[in-house]
Amino acid sequence: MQQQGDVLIAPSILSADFGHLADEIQAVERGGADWIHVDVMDGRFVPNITFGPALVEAARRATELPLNLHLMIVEPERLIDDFAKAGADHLVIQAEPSATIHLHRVLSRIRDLGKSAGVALNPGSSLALIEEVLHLCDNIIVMTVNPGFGGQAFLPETLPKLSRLRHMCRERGLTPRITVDGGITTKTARAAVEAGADVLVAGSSIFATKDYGRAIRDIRASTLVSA
Ligand SMILES: O=C(CO)[C@@H](O)[C@H](O)COP(=O)(O)O
Repeated sequence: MQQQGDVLIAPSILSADFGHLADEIQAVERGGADWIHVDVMDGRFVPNITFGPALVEAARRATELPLNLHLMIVEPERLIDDFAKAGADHLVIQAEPSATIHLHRVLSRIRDLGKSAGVALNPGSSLALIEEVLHLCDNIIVMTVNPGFGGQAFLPETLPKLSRLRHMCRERGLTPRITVDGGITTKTARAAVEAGADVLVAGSSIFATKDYGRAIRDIRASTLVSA
């Protein structure tokens, strides 16, 4: 059972107004965000193209909150040093071999850079992909939509994988953050937390509202079990 404050909320700036990015980041920070989630897309691993290191540098100047970078890119090894230098705190790479052949090496490199290392799993990807690198992960993102776009519907079939991941970590005495990403709203957050998530990435359910602080509070409150 979650207590108030246990769950971290990471607004995804993919749904922010790019014309006023610094203001948007500062508004969610004032609203109680714990991390800022930055979706890096290269038009290859996913169909969409978003942010590069220059934008991460700008985000870094706007906030002191941890920047959680989700690299939905092919060959992240080419860019992790640049993103680390730009001010990322967490670097999360995709676990699928179509992203990198060298999962173990890249995660180790991220830790050598002094950053928090993580992997993300697409809805169609098995936990088997990360079994051998679990000990190198500070953060694991279980994608609850297919990556590439904000505003998609939560896929409930991802919940059993989330529970199995939580169980696998517990069995091995590992305590990475377990993040869910995609379709998180006041209606879906609780099921994700009950299945084992402790970080909730939310884009449209925060940035499409007028009061970001209220949206963040409502999502957090929706995860609590009422007496
Ligand atoms: O990585 C992604 C999409 O690929 C997410 O981080 C989205 O940005 C989440 O947006 P919502 O589903 O919450 O609108």
